[in-house]
Amino acid sequence: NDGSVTASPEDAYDSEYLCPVSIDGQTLALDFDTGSADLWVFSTSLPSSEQKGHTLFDPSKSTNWKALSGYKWNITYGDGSGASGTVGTDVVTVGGTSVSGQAVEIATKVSSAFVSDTANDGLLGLAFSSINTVTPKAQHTFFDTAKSSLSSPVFTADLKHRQLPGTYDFGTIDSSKYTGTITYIDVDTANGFWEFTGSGYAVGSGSFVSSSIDAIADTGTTLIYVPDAVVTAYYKQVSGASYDSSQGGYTFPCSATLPNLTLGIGSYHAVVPGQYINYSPASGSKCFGGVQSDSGIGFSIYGDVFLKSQFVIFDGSSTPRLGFAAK
Ligand SMILES: Cc1cc(CN)n(C)n1
Repeated sequence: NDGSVTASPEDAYDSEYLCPVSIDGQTLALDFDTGSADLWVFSTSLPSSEQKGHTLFDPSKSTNWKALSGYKWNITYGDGSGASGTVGTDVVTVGGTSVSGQAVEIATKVSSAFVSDTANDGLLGLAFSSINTVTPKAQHTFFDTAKSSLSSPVFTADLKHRQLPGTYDFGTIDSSKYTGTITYIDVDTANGFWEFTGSGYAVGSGSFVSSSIDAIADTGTTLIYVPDAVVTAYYKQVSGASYDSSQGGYTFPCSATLPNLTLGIGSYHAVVPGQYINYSPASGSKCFGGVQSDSGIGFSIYGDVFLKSQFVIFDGSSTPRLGFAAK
């Protein structure tokens, strides 16, 4: 049973996108994250100091809840945030797609970043189930659980720029949501991510530089993190741009005109509009860039600043692949 769900930007800068998910009739706003594989929720089992402002899942009010005795989970994300807790299964519905027996991870501890992010009631992981953190047995993602009931084993992301709702679709590729053709690229699932090799980049109207970029498509990461060669070439074209260690990244005068960034996916040139790269005010009249260095991460991350410029197909067939199209 295919489904479609609204992805609403959490704030004025599209720092994350939240989607309504019903767990046995209790609806929470979850951050769909193609960079992780745990479905976890704020719950009544959290200390009251950590519950404030969030919608809580209460398993005691769910008739379909089945606790998994002795099962635990513990996750840390690339930004240092994290959470942990216990596990059960329940009926989970996303748009028109409903599955039973879905592992739902109940938070008994969450880090301060989650406590203060009051619009966010948890995450729904859409990476590969191989990186699910539940012990003693890893659990399936919602997509893996739903896959066999979908018309096609795919989901798509159509995220929007600045305050517009987008959609995640499960089971179908809606041809009204993109223009031109879809370019597919192979995915290496060894690390559990939607990981692929980009073919290069161009800055503004500059010539395309062919270079292999090991990257993941990650809806749960806000910005684009790419090799220093790309970052340097990009901000060289932005007058007044510089690396500001106090801000932890490149900033520039908010009045600057930002060039587009083209990222190669095979022979397809995906264009990120310059305006998308003026991410948010930093301090004073300086703004923070949506393109930053991937140094220390181990791979590049094509996060929301990139993904919202494209229509993206996450194809979970026996040979997983990613599809990209303009829109
Ligand atoms: C909560 C969260 C999720 C992600 C991306 N996978 N990050 C960087 N932080």
